[in-house]
Amino acid sequence: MTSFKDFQIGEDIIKSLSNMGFENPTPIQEKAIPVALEGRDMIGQAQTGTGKTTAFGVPMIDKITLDQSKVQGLVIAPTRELAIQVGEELNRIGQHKRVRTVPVYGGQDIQRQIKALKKHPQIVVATPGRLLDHIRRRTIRLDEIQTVVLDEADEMLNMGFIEDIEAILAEIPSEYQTLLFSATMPQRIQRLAERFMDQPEVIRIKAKQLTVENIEQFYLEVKEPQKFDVLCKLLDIESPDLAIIFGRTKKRVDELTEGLLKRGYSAEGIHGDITQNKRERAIKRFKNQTTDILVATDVAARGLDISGVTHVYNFDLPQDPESYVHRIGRTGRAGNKGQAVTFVVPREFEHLKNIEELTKHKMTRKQIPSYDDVLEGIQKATRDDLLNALEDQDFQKYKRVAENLLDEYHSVDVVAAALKLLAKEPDRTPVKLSAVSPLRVKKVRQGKGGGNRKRHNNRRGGGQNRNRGGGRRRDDRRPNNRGNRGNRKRRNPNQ
Ligand SMILES: Nc1ncnc2c1ncn2[C@@H]1O[C@H](COP(=O)(O)OP(=O)(O)OP(=O)(O)O)[C@@H](O)[C@H]1O
Ligand SMILES: [Mg+2]
Repeated sequence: MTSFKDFQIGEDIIKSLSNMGFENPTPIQEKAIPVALEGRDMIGQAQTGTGKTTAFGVPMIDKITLDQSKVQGLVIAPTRELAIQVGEELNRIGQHKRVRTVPVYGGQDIQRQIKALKKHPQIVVATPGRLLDHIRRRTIRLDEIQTVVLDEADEMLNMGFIEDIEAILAEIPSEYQTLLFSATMPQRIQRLAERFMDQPEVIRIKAKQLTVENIEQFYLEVKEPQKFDVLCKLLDIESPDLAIIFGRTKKRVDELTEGLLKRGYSAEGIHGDITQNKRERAIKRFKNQTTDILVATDVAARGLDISGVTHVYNFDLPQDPESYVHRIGRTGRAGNKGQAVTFVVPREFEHLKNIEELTKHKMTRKQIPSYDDVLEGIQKATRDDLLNALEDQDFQKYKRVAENLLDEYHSVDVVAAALKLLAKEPDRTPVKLSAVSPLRVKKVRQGKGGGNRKRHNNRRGGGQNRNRGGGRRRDDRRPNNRGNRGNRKRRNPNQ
């Protein structure tokens, strides 16, 4: 097995990796790092949760020269939370070399970012809109950039960020290396990406299926009005450590979160209309397990690495099959096990088929649980809680009462009564969500170019089409000096 020591990289980076608990490179790291170290442009594709961040982080940080006061590495990511997370990981990898990374993203006080940028970080991780904002304000200079990484490249290009990306790349005068990473890379997007790369090496970690093997994948046929009750039953049966529930729209996420809270679950929602402070707080609470359930639009589908996520529920099917891969990839990361359950209403089966074709994996059908199944699940969870308490041995002061009880009552009765008290019986508070119509199949999907291809006259992106707009932006408000053409294919304006 290869070790990080086998790469031609600085000792200080190896030391940081070892501090992070990374002893051996993952397959994508093993293949991508040497190619990236050669300075070549590269497209890297590997399953979710297999360490792509470090695969681009290591070569990028290795290249940094510390006596330079300008930004040398730039990572562009589609969402704010991802920018924050990648920034944190790069700071960890760069810790011993003393390479500093600063995240800049929409929704955060720009003055604070300007201050941070003035302190000369060597790497910036940004969402496209906010980065353009800094470029226009001249609060960031890109003239010494050596490496550009597009994390979740297909998403950004697919979402219509292509022109933003081009405009950004057009600001870089120097020769630089471009690295693209994602777990999915549809052909048409790859062709689009190659236009602004220089004969990229494509590194793909081959696997039988696109999704990670250690995620158990189920689907459940359910009528729209039943969805919420079925979800609660599943949650009661499984009692997930941490679960992410994906809804199709912002309104849906709000209603779902409210419904779950009404029934006593610990849930929080995130989507594009929630203030950035709240978004960050919600993620933090979910990460430290204060909240058990994160309800989200696809804003949380890509790249987020939260350990302990055991379950992903697709309450609504995602619009694109690729999105399914990323959503369920929030569990089963770094070799851990996970479970994904996808709800499908009868008219959506074609979508399910499309997903299975893309992932090359058949989901297992799950039946709607009965009330008895729920009771059994709850009893099992209660028993597990009790066993944990037994193992903890932290009940000495109850022993005398227990002995007294056992003098008077039958032991089985005492334990059964205690279990009943401990059990979280299903909450039946009525919850009604607004109905959502079934997902319709998009006829144009596989069409040539998919309807959102743009012309690129220049390998590095000429940025000719600067006056644009009209599309949804996931991370930032669109600067208002742009036109509103509004004809770009966008995934879901309600996200
Ligand atoms: N060499 C390694 N050894 C052990 N753990 C690792 C290694 N590299 C990365 N990890 C861990 O694996 C997890 C997933 O990494 P990362 O977020 O980079 O995955 P990814 O491939 O970018 O996934 P996604 O496609 O969802 O963005 C992280 O928690 C990271 O700390
Ligand atoms: Mg990633």
